Order: sequence, then structure tokens, then C-alpha cells
Amino acid sequence: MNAQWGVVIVAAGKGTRMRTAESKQYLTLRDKPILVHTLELFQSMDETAAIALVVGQADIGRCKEWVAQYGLTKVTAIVQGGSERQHSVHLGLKALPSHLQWVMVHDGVRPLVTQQAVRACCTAAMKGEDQGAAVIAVPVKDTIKQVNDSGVIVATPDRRSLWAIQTPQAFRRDLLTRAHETAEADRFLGTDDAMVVERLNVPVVVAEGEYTNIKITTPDDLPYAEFLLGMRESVQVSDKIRIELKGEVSQ
Ligand SMILES: Nc1ccn([C@@H]2O[C@H](COP(=O)(O)OP(=O)(O)OP(=O)(O)O)[C@@H](O)[C@H]2O)c(=O)n1
Ligand SMILES: C[C@](O)(CO)[C@H](O)COP(=O)(O)O
Repeated sequence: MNAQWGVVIVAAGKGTRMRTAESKQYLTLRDKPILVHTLELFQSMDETAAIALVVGQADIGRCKEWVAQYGLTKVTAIVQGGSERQHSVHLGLKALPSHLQWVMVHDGVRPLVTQQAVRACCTAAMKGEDQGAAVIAVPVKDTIKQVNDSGVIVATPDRRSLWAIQTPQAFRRDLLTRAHETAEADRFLGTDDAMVVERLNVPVVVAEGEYTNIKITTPDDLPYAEFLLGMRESVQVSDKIRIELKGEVSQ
């Protein structure tokens, strides 16, 4: 993963399914806003050259303050988003420095993404050098049913072919730009960036990610995210103690 990446973090949604007065990306998880957790992960990676942060017009001011407060030096642009996620991604893409040839798109409300998962996605995108498109995903664990408007099952797709798609999603920049321009001209709206690329008949590779990379969407996701963060911290503490003890024993 030698390339330098531009990262679009989309955070201009209203979070209607969360049903809180404050948009979910600004709610506090442990000690800081969900969006700051997400930004810090990408800030921490050597591969990240620049971050374009896409937020609502009214939130640009506080995001500027957080960029200074949390030392998020790789955030090179904070831009106003659009009415749909896809519009927000397109606006962020245009705000990245023009020399960057590889781009990732990530939801601001997936704060538990890890460096390993990001790298897996980028590596998969760069493997197919000609095409350059990959997403991170996990195999579904449940049996999935297609249900009609009357609540009756109409199909049971083979689970072995079903994956729950997450972000980041990684692309050659010229491919993603073309895909978004084409979608805009055709008035096509998709729920992720892979969809706009798929309709150009370009293969999008799936790299296996982590079940813990949840998208904070509904109220029950918040205590679960707190729990996962707590687990991660206690693993880090016990790893640190193990290393320190090992050092003492070998002295
Ligand atoms: N017009 C929009 C809509 C969504 N997003 C961002 O896209 C990500 C994933 O979207 P989702 O979880 O659906 O967020 P919301 O649209 O905010 O939630 P809801 O659908 O419940 O209103 C979020 O980080 C969200 O802020 C965005 O940047 N611009
Ligand atoms: C991009 C995404 O996070 C992949 O799971 C998801 O599609 C966003 O969808 P939403 O409709 O904005 O929740």
C-alpha cells in the first residue's frame, strides 16, 4: 500500500433513525465526538495524505475548532454536504488535492474501523491495478429473506453469496470521479459508492473486514459501540502489561 491516499469522510447526514436532537456523528462516545474518533483513525495512518471532511453548513465552525483541538492536521478541506450521501461524497471528492490518484470514502459514523481493515481495502483496490475498486465487507451470519409489501417471504437468496457492505471503499480517483459524474447525469442514486462504479461494469473487489466496524445508525448501536471501545482499551492495557512483565523477566 505505497500510494498516498485522499480520504473523503462523509458526515453531513441528519441521523433521523437515531432520533436524537443532535446529529449522531456529534454524539459523545467515551470522551469525544463519534466523528473525531473516525478522523483520528485516518489521521494516524501514514498512507493518508489528505482528508476532505463533508458536513452540514451549520457544523463547519465546530468542525474547524475540533481540527485544531485534536491536531487533525491532515484535514485539508471542510465542505458543505448535499441532500443525499452520494451528493456529499461527490462534493468531498472534488475538494481533495488534485495530485492524489487514489481515494477512499468512509462514513463519519463508523468510528470503530481499524488500520488493518483500511489497509485490507486499499490493498485489494490496488491489486486490480487496471480497475482499482474495492470495498470492505463481512459475510452475513443470518439467513436473509426477501419479503414483499404484505410481509410474505418471496425469496431466500443463497447466504454463501451475501456480504454486508461497509466502508471504507477504495478507488482509483479517475474511476470514482467518472462514476459519480455518470450517476449525476443519469440521476441515479445509490446507497454506497460501489453501486455507482458497478453500473459502469467495472468489477469491484470485496475484501473481508471486521464485524465490529459498525455503522452507528439506531439508538442500540451506541451502548454497543461503547462496549466495543471498552473491550479494545482493556486488550491494549493487558498487552502493555504483558510486554512490561516480559521486559522485567528478561532483565
Ligand atoms: N446527505 C447525506 C447523508 C448521509 N451522509 C453521511 O453518510 C454516512 C452514512 O449515512 P447514514 O448512516 O444513513 O446517516 P444519516 O443519513 O445521517 O442517517 P439517517 O438515514 O438515519 O438519517 C453518515 O456518516 C452520514 O453523515 C452525508 O454525508 N450526507
Ligand atoms: C455506505 C454504507 O455504509 C455501506 O453499508 C451504507 O450503504 C450507507 O447507507 P445508508 O443508507 O446511508 O445507511
